[in-house]
Amino acid sequence: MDPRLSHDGALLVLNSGSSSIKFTVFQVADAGKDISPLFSGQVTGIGTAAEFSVKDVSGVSLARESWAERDTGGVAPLLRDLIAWIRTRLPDLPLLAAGHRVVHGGAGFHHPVRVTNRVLDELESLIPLAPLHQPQNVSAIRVLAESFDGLPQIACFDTAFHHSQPFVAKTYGLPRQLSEKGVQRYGFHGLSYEFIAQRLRETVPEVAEGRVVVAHLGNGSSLCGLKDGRSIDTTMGFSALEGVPMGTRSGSLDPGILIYLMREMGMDADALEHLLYQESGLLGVSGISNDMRVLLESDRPEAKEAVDLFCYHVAKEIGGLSCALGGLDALVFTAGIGEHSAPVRSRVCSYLRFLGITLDEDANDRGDTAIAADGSLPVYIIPTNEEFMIARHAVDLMNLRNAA
Ligand SMILES: Nc1ncnc2c1ncn2[C@@H]1O[C@H](COP(=O)(O)OP(=O)(O)O)[C@@H](O)[C@H]1O
Ligand SMILES: CC(=O)OP(=O)(O)O
Ligand SMILES: [Mg+2]
Repeated sequence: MDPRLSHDGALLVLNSGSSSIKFTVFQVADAGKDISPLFSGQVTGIGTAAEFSVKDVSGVSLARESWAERDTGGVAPLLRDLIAWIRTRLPDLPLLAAGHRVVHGGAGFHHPVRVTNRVLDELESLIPLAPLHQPQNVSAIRVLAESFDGLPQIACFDTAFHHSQPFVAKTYGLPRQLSEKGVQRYGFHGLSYEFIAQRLRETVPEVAEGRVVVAHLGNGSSLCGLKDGRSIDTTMGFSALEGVPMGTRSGSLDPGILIYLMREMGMDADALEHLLYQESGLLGVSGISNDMRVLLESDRPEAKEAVDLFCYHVAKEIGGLSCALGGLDALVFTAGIGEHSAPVRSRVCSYLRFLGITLDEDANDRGDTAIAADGSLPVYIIPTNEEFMIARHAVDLMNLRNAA
């Protein structure tokens, strides 16, 4: 075993998405039992006008710069600059490992895995299944390997948490040969759901054992039905397109639309991919923005229609997942929109009275942790922390916890 594993050290976690790279540097102490964040940051707006910012644990800004001028050639040069910056700020501790969020683990990866050349090739082969995310995830691993020769890197998968789902949740109504070749529902945002399930277990164990729907509403949005902390069903499927309409992604469609667009409008696979991943969802319906904040502030009817469409579909999925769970004991909102948008939570919950949900609108406006009215099923706002979950997995995999 690597002799450094029994020592305190630093751990770098990278969460590279379609238009952002989030990162946290953790200090790992007490042979891995103690994982505490030192500083976190992000490069946002990649592809339009990248901006770099970092804060320490108490929220004090360590850096805030426009990286728009560097944002010319994809994510790899930005990753190099980011890693160079992090290198200068690493604490006086050995860098033990890096953990990555990798969006698609395909049919093969159900657990975090240490990255080898063979693993990297397999992750690359999954790019067609997650074209908005997987190239960035692979790029992050490659760039880090260039900068820190021999550094252990651990890939943690968004799909892995959903592996326990039953056949009926995982399977499309397609010929069996296709399912057997991997055309099945995988689900995403698994690291986020796993974090929420753990947080519920720590804070409200009696709820955590029950039937809970978690609404992870961000730029990418999905919902998950948890029973006793395990994923029973989720709204994203084979790719991160299925389910509710998102910032720029369509959500579920009648597949007949794709045949129509190909035959009658001459669209090929690349054109369809661009339409469904980049030009649809809140942006496509509103014609204004993919950002929920902008839409909520706009007084244009198209903005209101886009927000209404989003809330309607989120509520409908909560109904569907409650059916999959055989009832509902609690609802959780998380991620950018779920954590920060009181109007969206309020609109979604206005559809859910039949399930026994009524919000305390003052608590909702304040963004309290518990926002249900008296007599309602519990409704919580729980900030997600995919980076912490990745750190936990990376440390567990490196066997740091037991190395004492
Ligand atoms: N105060 C807010 N009100 C409404 N929406 C917000 C607010 N803050 C953030 N958001 C939304 O959250 C989104 C980002 O969520 P996040 O979970 O960070 O997304 P992702 O990880 O998918 O990039 C933004 O695009 C924005 O629409
Ligand atoms: C899978 C997915 O949609 O991820 P994100 O929310 O980071 O876009
Ligand atoms: Mg996200």
